[in-house]
Amino acid sequence: MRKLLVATKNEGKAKEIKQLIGGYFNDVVTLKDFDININIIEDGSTFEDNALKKAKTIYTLYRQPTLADDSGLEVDALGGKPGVMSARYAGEKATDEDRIKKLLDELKDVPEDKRGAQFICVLVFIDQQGRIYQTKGICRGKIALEPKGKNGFGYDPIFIPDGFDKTFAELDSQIKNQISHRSKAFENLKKILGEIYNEGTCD
Ligand SMILES: O=P(O)(O)OP(=O)(O)OP(=O)(O)OC[C@H]1O[C@@H](n2cnc3c(O)ncnc32)[C@H](O)[C@@H]1O
Ligand SMILES: [Mg+2]
Repeated sequence: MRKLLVATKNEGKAKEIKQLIGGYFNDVVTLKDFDININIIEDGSTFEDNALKKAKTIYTLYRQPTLADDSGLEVDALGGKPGVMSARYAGEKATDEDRIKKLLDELKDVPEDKRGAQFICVLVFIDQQGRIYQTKGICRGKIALEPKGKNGFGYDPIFIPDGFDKTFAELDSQIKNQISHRSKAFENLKKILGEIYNEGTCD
């Protein structure tokens, strides 16, 4: 029995993590699943700092293998904003819709060819012994003129990945999972897990 604690409260993210992690763990539980009410303040200046803080906080409490994901959207025309502030971009209580609206408002005068952006995902994994591993994935694309689609979560309705003419929210989740920032970070993490667990999966 190998269990992984995932230090996230974001259900959309948790669903993708469960799809992407592969067979290394036979029990993958998130903060929502085991209903712990902990508020980790993400006050780091980088995705790496925040992912490390989330993973360390949960590992310190439970001493079990723990994974954290800190991610966000960097928009070229906004000098990389919202970046590490992606979750709090429109205030603490804002919804995904509020954040999307704010971003589209800020980009209203920016033409299509200047709407380049990238999603970033940093994963921090802490193994049973407390060793820390970190991987990163980037997905380039552009910000749509208006929200489209119902799949995914967060900023997906306004992000068109390079090579496609649909938003992540219009594309099938299987396609997002092949090309996303998160899937790239997981490709590297799975190489590390393969070494730690000697290629042994729990399937
Ligand atoms: O910290 P946890 O509890 O994991 O959940 P969170 O929603 O606060 O997540 P982050 O701190 O990593 O903030 C990331 C923000 O970027 C958004 N985001 C991250 N990955 C995304 C993706 O694949 N598609 C769309 N939006 C994404 C997400 O909805 C948040 O608003
Ligand atoms: Mg967060």
